[in-house]
Amino acid sequence: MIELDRAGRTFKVRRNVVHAVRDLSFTVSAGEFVGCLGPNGAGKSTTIKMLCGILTPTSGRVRVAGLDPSRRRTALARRIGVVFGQRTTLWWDLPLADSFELIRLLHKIERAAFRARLAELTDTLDLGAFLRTPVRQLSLGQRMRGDLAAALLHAPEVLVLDEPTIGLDVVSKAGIREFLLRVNAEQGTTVLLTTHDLGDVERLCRRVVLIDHGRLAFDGTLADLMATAPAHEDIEDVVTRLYKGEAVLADGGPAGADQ
Ligand SMILES: Nc1ncnc2c1ncn2[C@@H]1O[C@H](COP(=O)(O)OP(=O)(O)OP(=O)(O)O)[C@@H](O)[C@H]1O
Repeated sequence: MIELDRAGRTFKVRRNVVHAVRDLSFTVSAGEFVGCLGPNGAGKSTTIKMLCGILTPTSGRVRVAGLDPSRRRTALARRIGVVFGQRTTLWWDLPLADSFELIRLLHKIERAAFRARLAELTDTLDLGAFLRTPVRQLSLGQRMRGDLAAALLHAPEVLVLDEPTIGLDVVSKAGIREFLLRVNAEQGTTVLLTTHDLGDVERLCRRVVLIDHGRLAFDGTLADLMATAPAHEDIEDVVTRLYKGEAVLADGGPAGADQ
């Protein structure tokens, strides 16, 4: 469902070239729920932007649902849902319900199917009380639930989430995690999630890919990742050592090597 084959993305900053992502290869199969980890500046958001077609790779190949994201943005928009936790995709001054109606028109969702889907999302995300509230008046947790509903209204096969639980309280986080598990389990939606919240990873992701300095530093199950560490270490200890380049990788090399 998601394929990166030696994907790379550089940015020119004055006279320098920043290698945000280099030679990144991994695939995500249909129905998987994969967590994408990496320290600040590792290249996670750049990767997600390449998957959504917002950025074109400067090398290698990216495919989502068989499509080249940057060339087939319109076709891809029907197959993918995207949430950027730090930025809303909703219309700031419009009530949530009006944003949803605009999304219906953009995706040309048939009215009856839209009504059924919206009723289901309103119920599972508990949106009923603030459907008529302008987005700018929503709390962060309410807005995030609205963004999730917006990303899923057209029933996409793939959901890409960039820090969807950032800034949320424990109860809101738990609600969103439970919702994401249901979407993945009941509808078979493929999910790729980036997060700095290791609780998200522990509760949601069977598999983890770790990006460091734009490269793949680990790809395996969460159990494999934990198996690289002494038994007394928890996920925070393991990931801290990986981010510091101290841990041993699945392929036997030190993290951050070959920079
Ligand atoms: N538009 C841009 N122009 C120049 N450099 C950029 C641009 N976007 C990202 N970068 C650089 O690319 C690298 C990767 O950034 P990216 O935002 O992908 O990291 P990230 O893993 O998402 O980080 P964080 O966890 O802090 O959100 C960083 O060094 C960043 O400064």
